[in-house]
Amino acid sequence: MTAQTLDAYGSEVRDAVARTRDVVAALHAELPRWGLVVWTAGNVSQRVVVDPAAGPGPDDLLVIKPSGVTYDDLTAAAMVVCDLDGGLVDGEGSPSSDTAAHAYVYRHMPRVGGVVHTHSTYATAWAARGEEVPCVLTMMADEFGGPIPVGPFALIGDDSIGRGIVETLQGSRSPAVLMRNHGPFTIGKDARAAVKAAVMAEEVARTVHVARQLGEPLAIAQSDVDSLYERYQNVYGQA
Ligand SMILES: O=C(CO)[C@@H](O)[C@@H](O)COP(=O)(O)O
Repeated sequence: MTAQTLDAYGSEVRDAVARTRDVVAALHAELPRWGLVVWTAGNVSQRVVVDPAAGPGPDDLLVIKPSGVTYDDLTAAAMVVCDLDGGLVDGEGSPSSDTAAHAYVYRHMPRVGGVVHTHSTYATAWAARGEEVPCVLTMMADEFGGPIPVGPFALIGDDSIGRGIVETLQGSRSPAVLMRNHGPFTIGKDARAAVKAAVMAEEVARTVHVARQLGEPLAIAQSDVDSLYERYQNVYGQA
């Protein structure tokens, strides 16, 4: 499909794109703030639903950072807009080198509104070993509903990474996947939820690593994991 330009869309979509550029630019600043990336590594995207009445679909757009641009320069105006085939719709510069992976997730997981990729140290160390982070903390039960799974090794440049993310997360409650030898990708209802999942994935990867240095961490009974997950996902937070 040949990518349209933003001129092909109505004012409501163009306004939604402008708002999403502001959101995605601000959330990129959270990655270095939480120590999840160095230099230009990592990326954040958010879906733009072009027909809210119909809901999320294959004709949606995504907003993501331009490739290789340092975080200090990631302004709202610098964000690029792509269709879900990865075609550039609006913006200067080349879209993130992970755009194909983000786009694949949006095409195959309509409930996903945000995708994040980092190379955060502890989560990436677990990815280097191809080992899932076991669910031995109540914080893991809360946020991930179980272990953080490992996805397959996949080269960048086509749908391989995106396919590995989807195949791994379709059957999991986890919003995070450790792509083997690469690093974490996270999903959420929006980009902010995906950034939170990236922050929490790094936190629990670090804690479980430290626990492992002291001995074998103790598993949590599945019934307790389920109970904790249901509470946190449906009750926790401001009333
Ligand atoms: O991990 C990869 C590619 O998969 C890095 O290059 C990525 O973190 C940053 O690339 P971009 O600057 O988004 O193109």
